[in-house]
Amino acid sequence: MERYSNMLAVHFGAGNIGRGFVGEVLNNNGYKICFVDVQQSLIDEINKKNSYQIELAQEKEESIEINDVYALNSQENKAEVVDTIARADLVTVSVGVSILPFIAPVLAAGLEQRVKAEGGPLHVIACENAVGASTTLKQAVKEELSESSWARISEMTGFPDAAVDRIVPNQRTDGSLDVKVEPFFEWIVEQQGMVKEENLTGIKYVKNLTPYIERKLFTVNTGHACIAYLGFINGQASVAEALADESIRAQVEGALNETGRLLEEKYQFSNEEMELYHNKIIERFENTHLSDPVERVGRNPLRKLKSTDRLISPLSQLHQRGIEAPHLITVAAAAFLFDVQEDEESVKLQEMVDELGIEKTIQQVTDLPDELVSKIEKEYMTLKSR
Ligand SMILES: NC(=O)c1ccc[n+]([C@@H]2O[C@H](COP(=O)([O-])OP(=O)(O)OC[C@H]3O[C@@H](n4cnc5c(N)ncnc54)[C@H](O)[C@@H]3O)[C@@H](O)[C@H]2O)c1
Ligand SMILES: O=P(O)(O)OC[C@@H](O)[C@@H](O)[C@H](O)[C@H](O)CO
Repeated sequence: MERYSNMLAVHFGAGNIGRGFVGEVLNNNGYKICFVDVQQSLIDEINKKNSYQIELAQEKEESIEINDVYALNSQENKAEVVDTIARADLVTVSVGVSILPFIAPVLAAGLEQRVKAEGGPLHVIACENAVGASTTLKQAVKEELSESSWARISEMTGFPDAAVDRIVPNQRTDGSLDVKVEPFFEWIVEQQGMVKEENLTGIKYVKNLTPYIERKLFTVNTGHACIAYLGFINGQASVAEALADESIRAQVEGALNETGRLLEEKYQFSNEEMELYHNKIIERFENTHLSDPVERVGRNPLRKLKSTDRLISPLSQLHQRGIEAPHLITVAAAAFLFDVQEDEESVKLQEMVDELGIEKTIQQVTDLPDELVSKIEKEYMTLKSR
């Protein structure tokens, strides 16, 4: 494929995964990228340089140059963002699942203009750590539009769900656009929901995404959460440092065995396949060329403790099958002790614990049955008194 064709991608969220992964795949497939963000200093820097480097966190030095990028502010340059969506060839998103409703209005306006201008079919792909993020965004866009507008737009616009996997820690704070990332990456898109032929190098297209997104979320992200929350209460700063602690490693392996059992039962992944997957993940977490603070990995504990997310979803699915998951109980309990002043959700969680007490907080946040709430509460008390 010719490297710089006239294809244009709009990507919402020029943060870690936006620049450190999505940007690489899009650029590699010949797309010019319009990053849409809300941080003006980041937008200015992208427009000053129009390029940045992705550095691979590995023994051998290796960098990839990303070119042909520019940026717009989704609030300050709304009209331009709308125009750009109207003529784009692809829209991708990585802003965080709770931000999706906030980008829906500008996206809806862009899609409306596109239909008026008789633009062609378009895919909008949300690359967030959640089951069905593109579908969530689709619903939020639909709510912004009249029935007749949505009828026309939905014929032309596909919101295929996706799973993205690459560890991209927070980056330098000196204004540099460069990003250090692990070499591993995986991007999977569900064919159902696509409205045109599209086959990007670096993306795997599958009929049914559910086994893949659940495997990613309930292994990579469950394991990560386990390290972050237990590491945080032990005073360890980074993922690699926490994982070097034998007791934490044993907890991670225990939690992964529990979610592994669920995934094998639900999706018939073989025991050998899951073992290979687990070993690869542990190796990725141990990468000493990356420094990933436990505060980033544990961020937004209210989101991570939701019934649909990486801890409570597998715990309750195992419970429904009559299977005990003591390691997941311990990680969930540790998450209620995540107390980071810079993290709004952590502050809110600690306020809830102060106001309601731990039992009611666990009930409200996780929506779990009483039996599991009691187990998490008991474990919370043990961890707190250590
Ligand atoms: N970092 C990783 O390792 C990784 C890997 C896979 C998936 N993810 C997922 O990707 C998403 C983003 O994570 P991240 O680590 O890149 O976070 P990040 O905070 O580095 O990036 C998010 C970006 O979105 C921007 N943003 C916020 N509100 C916006 C708005 N209204 N319009 C446009 N842009 C807006 C922020 O300014 C920021 O630049 C999350 O859902 C995360 O779970 C992250
Ligand atoms: O992005 P979050 O907050 O959902 O989860 C934190 C990390 O586990 C996550 O960003 C991983 O680094 C990533 O999912 C790896 O693909």
